[in-house]
Amino acid sequence: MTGKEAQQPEELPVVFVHRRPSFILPFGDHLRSQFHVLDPYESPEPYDSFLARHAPSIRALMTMGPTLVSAEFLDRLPVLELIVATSAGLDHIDLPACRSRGIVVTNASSAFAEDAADCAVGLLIDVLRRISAADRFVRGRMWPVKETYPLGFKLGGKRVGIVGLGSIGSEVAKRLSAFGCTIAYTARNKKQSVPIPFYANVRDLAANSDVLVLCCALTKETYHFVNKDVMVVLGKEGVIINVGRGSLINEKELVQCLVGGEIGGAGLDVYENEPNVPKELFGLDNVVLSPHSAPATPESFEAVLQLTVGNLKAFFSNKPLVSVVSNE
Ligand SMILES: O=CC(=O)O
Repeated sequence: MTGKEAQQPEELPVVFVHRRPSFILPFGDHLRSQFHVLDPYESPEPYDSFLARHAPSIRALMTMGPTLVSAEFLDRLPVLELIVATSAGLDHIDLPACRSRGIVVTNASSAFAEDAADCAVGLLIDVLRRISAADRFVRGRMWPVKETYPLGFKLGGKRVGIVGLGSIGSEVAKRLSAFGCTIAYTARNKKQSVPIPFYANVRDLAANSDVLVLCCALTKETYHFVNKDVMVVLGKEGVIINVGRGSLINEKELVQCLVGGEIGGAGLDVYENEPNVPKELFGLDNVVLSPHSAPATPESFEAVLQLTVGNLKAFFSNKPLVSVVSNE
């Protein structure tokens, strides 16, 4: 045994695990071997007194999935310096409150990027080539009855507009270029080092694309920024893929546009009111639905574990963090 392994949990750096009661910590053992993990749902003590008793020692917090980190919650942690998020999106965290307190936030989008991008591409191919609908056709014994199945659309040659060229969007771009698509993007800022055509806003991007792939953060600026106007300019054969957040799209208008044939199809992993999905979508064969599972693989969870532990270790040894989010 090394000296380190012999340390008692109380001697290890304290990490508070912030989670919903039903959200089980998938990598607890690994975390416990290196940190003194405080998980209020593992203690018989009531949540509030557990939190109040430990608050003076909580400098680092790990927030699991979409567990809300509100300004009120942050007020209960007066010495908090670091929030390590296990998610790519940070819309559940009050970033302005963190900023005003000087609390640093890290995310996990680089760990999820490849799997989320694979899923985005999978949804797109599925919508264009009607794979899920074809599966239903065969299983429903329709093949002997109808003999022919509607044609799909070719992926190669499509003009794909990527909304948000961060780690996930960049992986989508890489994959769809290899399929022979032409790529353009919009983002908060033009990336000087990226040779991909840039549009200053999502409407202009849509007007010049056959497909929009949403991989950006949900913020005040991006809330509902894909609205009916954007969908109409995308066009009747246009396809929207969303692996970002449901509220990037005005979902009511999306449903209207899909039902009314104003756009050609959609592949959705995220929704405005999860786990509720508009029932109008269930009968549409040009829509493919998945349950907010785009980045969920054992491989990406392992990568998240490495990333979060890397951030925590760096913090406690005063080294640069691995995936700090710019919070300006
Ligand atoms: O949606 C998943 C995430 O933000 O990690």
